[in-house]
Amino acid sequence: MYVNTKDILEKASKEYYAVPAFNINNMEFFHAILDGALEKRAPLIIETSEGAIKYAGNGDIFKGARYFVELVRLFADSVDIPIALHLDHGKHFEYIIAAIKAGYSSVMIDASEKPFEENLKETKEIVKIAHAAGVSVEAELGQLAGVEDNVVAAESVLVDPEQAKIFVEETGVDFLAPAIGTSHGAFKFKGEAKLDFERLKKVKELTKIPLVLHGASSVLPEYVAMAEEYGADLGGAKGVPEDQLKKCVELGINKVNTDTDLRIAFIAGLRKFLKENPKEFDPRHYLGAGKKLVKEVVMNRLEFLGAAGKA
Ligand SMILES: O=C(COP(=O)(O)O)N(O)CCCCOP(=O)(O)O
Ligand SMILES: [Ca+2]
Ligand code: NA
Ligand SMILES: [Zn+2]
Repeated sequence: MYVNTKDILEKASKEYYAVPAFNINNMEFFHAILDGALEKRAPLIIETSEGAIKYAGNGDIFKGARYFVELVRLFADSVDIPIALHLDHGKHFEYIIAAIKAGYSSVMIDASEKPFEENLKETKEIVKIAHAAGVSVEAELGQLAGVEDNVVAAESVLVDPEQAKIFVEETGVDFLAPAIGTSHGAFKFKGEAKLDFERLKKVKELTKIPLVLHGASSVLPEYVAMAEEYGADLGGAKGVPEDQLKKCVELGINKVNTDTDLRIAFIAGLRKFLKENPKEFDPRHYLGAGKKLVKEVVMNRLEFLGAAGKA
């Protein structure tokens, strides 16, 4: 059934497990993720970036938002696991409104690159609009290093737990993404992964709401190796080790944004298939090879984050 993201996350927050939020840009990734969640009897959060909406709508953001709502609801309304659709990294008002208008379960207003007062003001405005439409809201405090919306932040700016308390009280936001040292993409750390667990613990104690970890892909070595064996160049790729993710869940993370791990699994399966099947040109077969590995990664992540069996 199609649900509000807040319902999935409040249950996870109470019971201290996490639900991965999987990004999609097309139908194939959605099918692979859905199959994995059904097999694991897990709640499912599907999320799309602004870029995904533009891509699916072939340039028209209202069509793109509607495409994803129709695609997800078509299946969500006929299965017995809870499924929510979330706008990831909403930075532009028109995308946030398009998502609310189309029927998304929740939206992220990401004004975390702006000064605190501005982030607070913008988030408050979106919470007012979204709540009036029965849509829940995610916001972010602090900055992830690396490229985000082509803002290359050299260093992460970590969340200030005292600010987080004020922010949540003043905005009424439903779930919060505190920056604790992760970054998007496949090249997260130069040396060892370093997350600020102390900071995370304080944010949970002070805000007591569901928390979101961005940049949470683990960049699984076996899939990186397979992709490279068949011609990919992913040298230096490094993600968040799964034991550190588990620690984040113990400290109160309830939504774990996962995009890169699915992209790497898909390209590994696709490259292998193309190399081994030079005569094949049916898209259902070669895209199907990518889908198969995406489903594997989805099932593994649902299992170790504790979402399996929680539907
Ligand atoms: O936090 C995450 C996932 O981080 P990950 O890279 O560790 O999977 N996300 O929020 C996913 C970011 C998706 C970016 O989409 P575009 O390329 O369309 O802008
Ligand atoms: Ca941000
Ligand atoms: Na998000
Ligand atoms: Zn993110």
